[in-house]
Amino acid sequence: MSQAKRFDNYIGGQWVAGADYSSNINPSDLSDVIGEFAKADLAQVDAAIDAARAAFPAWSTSGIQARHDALDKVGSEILARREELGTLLAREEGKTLPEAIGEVTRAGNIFKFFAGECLRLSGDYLPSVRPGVNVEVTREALGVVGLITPWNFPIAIPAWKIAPALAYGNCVVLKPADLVPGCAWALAEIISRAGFPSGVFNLVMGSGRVVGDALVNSSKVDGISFTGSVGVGRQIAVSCVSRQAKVQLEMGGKNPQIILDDADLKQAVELSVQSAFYSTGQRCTASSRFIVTAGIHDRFVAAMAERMQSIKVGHALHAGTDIGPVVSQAQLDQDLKYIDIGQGEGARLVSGGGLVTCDTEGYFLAPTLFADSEAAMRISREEIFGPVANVVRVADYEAALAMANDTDFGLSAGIATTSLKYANHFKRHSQAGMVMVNLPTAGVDYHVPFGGRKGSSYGSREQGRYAQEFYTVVKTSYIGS
Ligand SMILES: NC(=O)C1=CN([C@@H]2O[C@H](COP(=O)(O)OP(=O)(O)OC[C@H]3O[C@@H](n4cnc5c(N)ncnc54)[C@H](OP(=O)(O)O)[C@@H]3O)[C@@H](O)[C@H]2O)C=CC1
Ligand SMILES: O=C(O)CCC(=O)C(=O)O
Repeated sequence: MSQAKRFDNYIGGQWVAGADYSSNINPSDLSDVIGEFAKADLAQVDAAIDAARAAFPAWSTSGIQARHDALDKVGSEILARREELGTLLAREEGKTLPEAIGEVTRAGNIFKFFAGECLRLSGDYLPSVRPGVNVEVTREALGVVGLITPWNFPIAIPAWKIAPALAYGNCVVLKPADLVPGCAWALAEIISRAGFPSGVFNLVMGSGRVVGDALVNSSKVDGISFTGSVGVGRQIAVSCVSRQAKVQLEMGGKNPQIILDDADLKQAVELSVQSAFYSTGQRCTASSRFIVTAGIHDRFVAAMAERMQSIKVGHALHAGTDIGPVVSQAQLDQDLKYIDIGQGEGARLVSGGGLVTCDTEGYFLAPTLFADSEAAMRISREEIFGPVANVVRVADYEAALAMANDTDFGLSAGIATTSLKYANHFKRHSQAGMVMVNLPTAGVDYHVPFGGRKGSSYGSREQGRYAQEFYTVVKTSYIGS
């Protein structure tokens, strides 16, 4: 019998024991059990949705000062506890401690940002085409929203869904990924003390197939915001559209990083290492394909190989670690499978390719780079979601742009160049939702829109002021005399 502490669901303002519990394990040290986390059953999911529905009429018409103060309080506590929460995040997900503290800081800032947004929600007041009539266009809360989040940003992604949802007057049922419930639980605990009325925020932990599916298919849930895999996202979209619920999906990427002949080589290598390997490559914005023009190709590959020798893979909490472990055995199997696929397809292994032995037993994988790859290979086309990248040689900028856009995805895309002409052209002609010039493809601000095109995203943008598109509905009122 495990002695690890138990963490319960939060439903209608009460901590509620789970129907079952599962262990949360540290991927840097498989002997380290972080805790036993509740798994909700269908009755508990339904109770959470009912609690949210009951709280909605009062919350959606509540004063904006109270909403502002509660969100601001959550943000302040997250920021004050960033080291402690960052340690928990690094322990459960495997990001290095500096990366984890950065993510916690982002989460705190997001709550502060949306505290301010409560006070800035605006509408339009227009004359009607009919004399003596005026028109008001206002925004109202959507209703009860189900938020389904992935394991790779265990506090920032819940934060960037919860904060706008609450700011605009919605009630929330959060289902975090079963692999990383610790940060979501810690966030729920902070929210539970911040002054929100009972039922406004609810946490139900457990698997996607049970808890997630119940949320998606409940006729009492008005909208679903999801981040995760393309396969699950598309199933969710079908279910939501068929019952006319609003849906917002953030899914995968196969983000290109172009390196042109005129790029600053040192800068190009550094931003490529960050794009592909930091956070163990487990970011939907990570780049796993470098498209490199012929004049710099060989120097780029050689410089990458040399730079990769100094990347230290290790325990996420140990000083000096650059890249922590892969999050789980399943993800490690996927990464190793793609390394095999790359070799089978005839790409040349330049660096990495196998497991790394550390002091503790964990899922440690060497950052891996292939060269001499082709655009048609599976390693060039499919999302791997690990520290595995490849280089494709092209003749010139035009070929690079065409190859960058030749993908089912369209989340982020980067270019390394000293040419203003090419940078501007790429900004305009890239088919990605986010474009980076001389910056890594990953690592975004918290106050501007986040999202992609094609298979990467569906529905309106997340984050920044644009978040209101999903979390509000528009009302047009005609006022006669
Ligand atoms: N774009 C991104 O940011 C992310 C992309 N991915 C991609 O997805 C791959 C697989 O990762 P994985 O974690 O399995 O991603 P999933 O899409 O399976 O999981 C994302 C979230 O959806 C939940 N979920 C799973 N199935 C359902 C369902 N039928 N109905 C409702 N909710 C569901 C999960 O729950 P639970 O896990 O608890 O069962 C989790 O909370 C990765 O290798 C990567 O390629 C993964 C994470 C983030
Ligand atoms: O790159 C970032 O900062 C955000 C990445 C992200 O949201 C994701 O990987 O899901």
